[in-house]
Amino acid sequence: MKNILTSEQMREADRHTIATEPIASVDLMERAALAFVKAFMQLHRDKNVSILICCGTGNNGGDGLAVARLLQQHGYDNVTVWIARFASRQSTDFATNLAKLHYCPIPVSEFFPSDEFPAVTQSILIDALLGSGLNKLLDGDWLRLVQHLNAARIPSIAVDIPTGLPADGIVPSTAQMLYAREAITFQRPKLSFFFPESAKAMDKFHVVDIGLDEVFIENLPADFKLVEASDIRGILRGRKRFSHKGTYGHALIIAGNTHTMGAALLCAGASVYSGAGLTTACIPAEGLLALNARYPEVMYTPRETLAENWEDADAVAVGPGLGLTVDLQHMLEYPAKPLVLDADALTLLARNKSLMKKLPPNSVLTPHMKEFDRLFGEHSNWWDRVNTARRRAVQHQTVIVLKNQYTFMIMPDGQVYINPTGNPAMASGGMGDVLTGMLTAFLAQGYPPQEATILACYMHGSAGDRLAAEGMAVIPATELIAAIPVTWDAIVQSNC
Ligand SMILES: NC(=O)C1=CN([C@@H]2O[C@H](COP(=O)(O)OP(=O)(O)OC[C@H]3O[C@@H](n4cnc5c(N)ncnc54)[C@H](OP(=O)(O)O)[C@@H]3O)[C@@H](O)[C@H]2O)[C@@H](O)CC1
Ligand SMILES: Nc1ncnc2c1ncn2[C@@H]1O[C@H](COP(=O)(O)OP(=O)(O)O)[C@@H](O)[C@H]1O
Ligand SMILES: [K+]
Repeated sequence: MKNILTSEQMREADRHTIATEPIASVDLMERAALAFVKAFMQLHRDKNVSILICCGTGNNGGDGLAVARLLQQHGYDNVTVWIARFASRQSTDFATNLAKLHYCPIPVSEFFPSDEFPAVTQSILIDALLGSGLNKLLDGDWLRLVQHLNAARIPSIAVDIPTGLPADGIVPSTAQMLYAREAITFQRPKLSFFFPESAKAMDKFHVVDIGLDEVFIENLPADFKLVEASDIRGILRGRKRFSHKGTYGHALIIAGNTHTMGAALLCAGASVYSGAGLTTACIPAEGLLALNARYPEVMYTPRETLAENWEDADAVAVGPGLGLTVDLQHMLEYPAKPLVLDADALTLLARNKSLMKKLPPNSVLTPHMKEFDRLFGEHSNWWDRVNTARRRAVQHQTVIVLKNQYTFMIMPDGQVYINPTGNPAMASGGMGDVLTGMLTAFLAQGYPPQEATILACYMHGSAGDRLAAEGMAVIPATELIAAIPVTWDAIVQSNC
């Protein structure tokens, strides 16, 4: 896991490193600029490309000036610098780097409030206007400049953060940003990079190490942690010698309806491929033929005999394609089992919120954004949504899996884990049903809910990434199921 820091914590890590390494702050800026330049050179190998570097007068701008000098030293001979002199203050390290730039053959233009901006004639823009110091929405001259640069429609590479995107907190829907093709960010991704609102600010981000004190960073109290492959290898257990199907638990999937039987099949199939020793699908009888044809490994039970099967189950999923006519309240009166509630079960919960009190502790809810808002109220931004999820997870002692490109996994203690795997090729119907089947299988195998959740989300996205890397621009949910076992093996075998 890696701590994701607030901008205030990042400044603390910055101050701590300066004081204890020790290193002068201008030298830390140099290190950050060099890390940026190395990453930039990987992205843009053509040294003849014309580059415009736009700098503010804070430390982000200071980084930009150092980047200009270093790029020139690395053979990029066509660099131009613009300085936005819209603020009365300039940082000390900015001033030091400006003085150093005077010895380089780099043209520098300065722009003051109300100045006209010339046409952008360069091919690449480096955005060093504002970074983590952003403290209000862009307006006035800043906004004018950002609009002018956006209108140039050349690829922009942001230093640390695209100008106008807050590092954390609410990203207002009215916020305007300097659109970056890529952001090269220092030490840690910023929290807002994981919110869908950041799509307005950038396509991609790369994280570069600038040598801040990692031990200090990891000891800071952080509400948000980013999951890594090594965490998954730490959690995953191998299949044991002399084990048999009884070793790996029994998953019960309560799902499916006339027009949505596929959801039940996908969920049950994902359970089989995720290693549950036995999987039983509790579906309407009309789905039996399809179930046997598609996944003969899965057993069937009619809704009428649910109670007996519930007794035998080690974990239960309720919801995919279920419809809204089942009696969820009645099911919640059966003995407590590790439980996953998804799709229609979440809608039933939203219709009768008093059922939240009946959920066994550590039940896992897997809403996408709309299901979440139906359950817990409308939200106009992801910062608020994630914070509501934290409060509700603590209040109801549940795990909430708030699904998206980066899925937020919120634990009953309020800790949030961010899943880094997955890609837009997975944005197709049935993907959530697969996740529910995977989660249930891991619960059935005895993984505690927190581990089962992290494992399922990571492996789900990782299977999608694997298929995308093999050339699948769109991934049907059935293909993802088939890729689970090899993804599992690849995670176990990999050492990265
Ligand atoms: N570990 C680290 O953290 C390291 C960080 N480094 C670099 O430092 C960057 C942060 O630098 P920074 O703190 O000087 O702030 P920056 O983003 O340049 O803004 C400058 C000033 O602009 C102002 N301002 C804000 N919003 C505004 C708005 N909407 N419209 C107009 N003005 C606005 C505000 O001034 P104020 O309004 O408070 O007077 C703010 O202070 C960081 O992103 C990274 O690139 C590395 O060098 C080394 C390691
Ligand atoms: N762009 C994306 N990047 C990564 N994962 C995605 C993306 N789009 C969808 N997914 C994943 O696919 C699943 C979709 O869930 P859901 O919306 O419930 O699907 P469905 O209801 O069709 O089964 C989630 O786990 C989500 O994280
Ligand atoms: K920037």
